[in-house]
Amino acid sequence: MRSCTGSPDYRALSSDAEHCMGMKGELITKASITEEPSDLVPRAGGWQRLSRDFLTSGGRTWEDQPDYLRITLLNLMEAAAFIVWGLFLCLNLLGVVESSLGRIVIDAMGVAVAVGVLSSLRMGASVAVVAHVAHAFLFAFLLGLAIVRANNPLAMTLPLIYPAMAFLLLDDVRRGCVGTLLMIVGINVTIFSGFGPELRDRTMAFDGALTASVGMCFQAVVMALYVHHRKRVMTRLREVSTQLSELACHDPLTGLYNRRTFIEVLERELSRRDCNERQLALLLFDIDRFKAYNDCFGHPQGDELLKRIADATRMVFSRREDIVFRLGGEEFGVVFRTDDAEQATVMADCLLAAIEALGEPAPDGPHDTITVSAGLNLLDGGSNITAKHAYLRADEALYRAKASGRAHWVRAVG
Ligand SMILES: Nc1nc2c(ncn2[C@@H]2O[C@H](COP(=O)(O)OP(=O)(O)OP(=O)(O)O)[C@@H](O)[C@H]2O)c(=O)[nH]1
Repeated sequence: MRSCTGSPDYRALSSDAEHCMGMKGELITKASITEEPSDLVPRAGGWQRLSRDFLTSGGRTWEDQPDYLRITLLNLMEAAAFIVWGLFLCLNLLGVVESSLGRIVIDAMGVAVAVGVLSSLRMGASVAVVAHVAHAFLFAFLLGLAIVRANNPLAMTLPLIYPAMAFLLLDDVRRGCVGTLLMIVGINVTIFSGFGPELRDRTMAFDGALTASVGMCFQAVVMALYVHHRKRVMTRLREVSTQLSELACHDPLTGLYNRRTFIEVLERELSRRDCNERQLALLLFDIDRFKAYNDCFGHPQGDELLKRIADATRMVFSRREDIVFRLGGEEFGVVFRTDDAEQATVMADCLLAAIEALGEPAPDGPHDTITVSAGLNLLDGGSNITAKHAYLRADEALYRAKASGRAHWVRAVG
């Protein structure tokens, strides 16, 4: 037998905040909201799908991928890098610019790494980070060479996009700064260590190094501001989204889960096998002669009574898996697991006793204090009963309890 006291714990249900029930009983879940109805949205194919995947990084919709802006910018930059690398490669292969086997190999590697980064973005962050690090090394090396030679002005513009990529990829101000700093150090070391061709003109090399370093610092500042602001906006959006989910699934007066959540939770519990093979129970209860109470003491006092009854119910059904709902008006519901029928009946007795023990005066009727009537439905896990039927049977039992004198509970039949 369980104790009739305890503190409520609703954390176990936090995930339910994202799963609610429509007013007419249809399931509304996050997945079903983002689901594309096949008869409304034409099937995307070929280029259409490719461009959507590119912009949303594989997400089905924008909402699916709230981080899509960052990913999209990153993809666009990688695409730009891919084009520039490809252009260099073509120019080198065609002999339009001063060409060498080494440069052709480097440009080919650039193309390959950019393609790798683009495709790895679909495969997961860790692969993308490895590909980016490889790209960064190649980039710093080539950049140093380009600056030293000072014969490749296009390459001089490339360092300006790299801090942006570092910030977008790492999505953190501090790590983005460190990444940019490493790039600047790498480029300067390549330039001044005399790696590659001989340093023909020290002043030119110094100018190149300075231009690249200052440009990258400037870009890093802009990106740091962007990432900082974006993070603040994302945090706020997440907070608002959580608040909206809370509002959608909870009754504002009592803080209990509302009717929208009820059928879905019941459906989920019916389909779930309890690890201890315990039975599922549904208890519906309704305050007796609440209209008279409201008429006598006023609606604000009636609201207070609803809150007190909600608290008392949470005290009785205080285990993590006990779920208490306010189904509307003065009707409440509890979905809970029970070892056997006897334990469920003890819980029902316990609840009715706890509410009577509140000592709220009843304005009329045979009882001095406010009472409730209840319908108890014990659900066999093996049966194929639906949530709606389980609810209807418990409701019939509650109706019988009302009809047979109130202030007691009746067990559902069938
Ligand atoms: N204070 C308050 N009253 C409410 C709220 N929701 C519904 N009610 C009132 O609850 C009362 C329900 O009355 P009835 O459905 O006649 O039920 P009852 O008087 O409890 O009678 P029985 O259920 O047959 O015992 C109505 O007077 C509603 O106005 C609420 O949120 N706050």
